[in-house]
Amino acid sequence: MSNPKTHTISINNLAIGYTSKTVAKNINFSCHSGELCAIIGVNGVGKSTLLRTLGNLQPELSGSITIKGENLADYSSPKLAQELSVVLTEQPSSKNLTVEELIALGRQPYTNWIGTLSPSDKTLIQDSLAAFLLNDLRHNKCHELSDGQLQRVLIARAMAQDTPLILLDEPTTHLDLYHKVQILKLLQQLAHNEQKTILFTTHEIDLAIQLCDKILILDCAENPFGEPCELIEQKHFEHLFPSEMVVFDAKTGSFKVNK
Ligand SMILES: Nc1ncnc2c1ncn2[C@@H]1O[C@H](COP(=O)(O)OP(=O)(O)OP(=O)(O)O)[C@@H](O)[C@H]1O
Repeated sequence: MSNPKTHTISINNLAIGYTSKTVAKNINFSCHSGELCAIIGVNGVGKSTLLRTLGNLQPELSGSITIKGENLADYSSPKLAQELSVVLTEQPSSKNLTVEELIALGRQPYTNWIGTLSPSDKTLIQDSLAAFLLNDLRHNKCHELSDGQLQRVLIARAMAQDTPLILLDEPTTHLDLYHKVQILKLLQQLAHNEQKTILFTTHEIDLAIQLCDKILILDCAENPFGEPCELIEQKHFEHLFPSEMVVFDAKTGSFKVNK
């Protein structure tokens, strides 16, 4: 019998960085379908570099990345576009499109060479609009949207791309607390209801502890990975920041200012 919890992505002894320097090494973890996973760590530790490496946007320095058991490097671009979607922090160059048109671009890996949308493509676009609460904004130009609305559109486009794995770089930057929680809950629903594997970088550690199934802590040493409660029990959050400024309260699972 096949294991229903397949490893969508597995990372073994990965080192990441640039020709000029290694940013992080000794990274090991696996994410399953149906899981929402966060990558956290202090500024400059390598969260975005890791996400770009996993998204095949820059090469790894050493180690291996496998998606559904196959090496990332062995995927052709069209095949990878059906396995993996990436939502980056940069603003899209296509902001003159309407919300619906931008989300429809998510179907490009599946459409024919003139980009004709099939009935099932159209259904997925409508489902993505509805899931991310965008029906009322469907005809608005993307340059007319607030940061939070645009973030929902970019994630809805990834949902329309319908890949098993979705990678997002800081999807809640610039959002107020309500909209941060809204985005993270929508991502959680997408992972749990549609059995997607969703991996995102964030500085919202308290929210990640409450909403994520697993967390990777990039700490320049062990890079622990596990369920939030395991990481709390093992006291990994205590060492994240210098304790003269902020301390971790294991009872509430949140950080407090050291007054
Ligand atoms: N193109 C590049 N060439 C060389 N070094 C780079 C390049 N881009 C980033 N770096 C360096 O790599 C390190 C990791 O950067 P990265 O942006 O991945 O960190 P981060 O954890 O996402 O940071 P933040 O929390 O501030 O967004 C930093 O020291 C950064 O200066």
